[in-house]
Amino acid sequence: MYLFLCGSEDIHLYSNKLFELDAMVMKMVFESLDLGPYFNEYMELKCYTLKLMKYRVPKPNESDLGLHAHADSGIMTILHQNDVEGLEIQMKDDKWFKVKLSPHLFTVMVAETLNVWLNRRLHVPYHRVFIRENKTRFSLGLFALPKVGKLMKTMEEMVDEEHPLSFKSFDYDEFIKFLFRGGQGKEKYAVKAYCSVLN
Ligand SMILES: O=C(O)CCC(=O)C(=O)O
Ligand SMILES: [Fe+2]
Repeated sequence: MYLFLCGSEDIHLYSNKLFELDAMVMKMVFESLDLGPYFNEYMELKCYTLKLMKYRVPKPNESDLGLHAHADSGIMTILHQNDVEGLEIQMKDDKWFKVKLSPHLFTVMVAETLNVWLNRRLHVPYHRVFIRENKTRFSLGLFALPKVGKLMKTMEEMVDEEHPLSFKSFDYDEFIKFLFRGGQGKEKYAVKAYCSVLN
């Protein structure tokens, strides 16, 4: 499959497939943690941004780092690179994994707010992009984000003696403003800097 989105109908069909994938993975995550009954309620807290990203070839005096290492702040991200590779993801053992180029491959990553809901049950991967080919790189991302005005809080079912509450409840828009003000500082995860119960 080669990805050619020609008009609004293509984009509609394609983004519907991505929404289905997002829902499928969310369902798997919720069911694996015995949270199946809450799936619909939590899907209702989400909205989506579909983004096409363009990375130009670095000039000879520029770094080949196209996007610095970061964790996404929303709920879940689905990425697809079509023609030029470059995405790297940091695994739990800190090793960087280069995502292979394949028209059939979609990378699904947990973002920080999902891990607030789940009281840190999942790994939120750092990821980055290198541009090592002499070609402009395009990637497509579906970003599942919290809806405006909804309070983000840890699910009670995820808190027990073994997993004490890690985060205070927060408003996502205020969290984003905090990020823009540089509030994360040197903390690896922004939610830890923003709403850890230890702060
Ligand atoms: O272009 C990519 O493959 C990664 C993009 C990304 O991580 C982001 O926009 O948050
Ligand atoms: Fe990202």
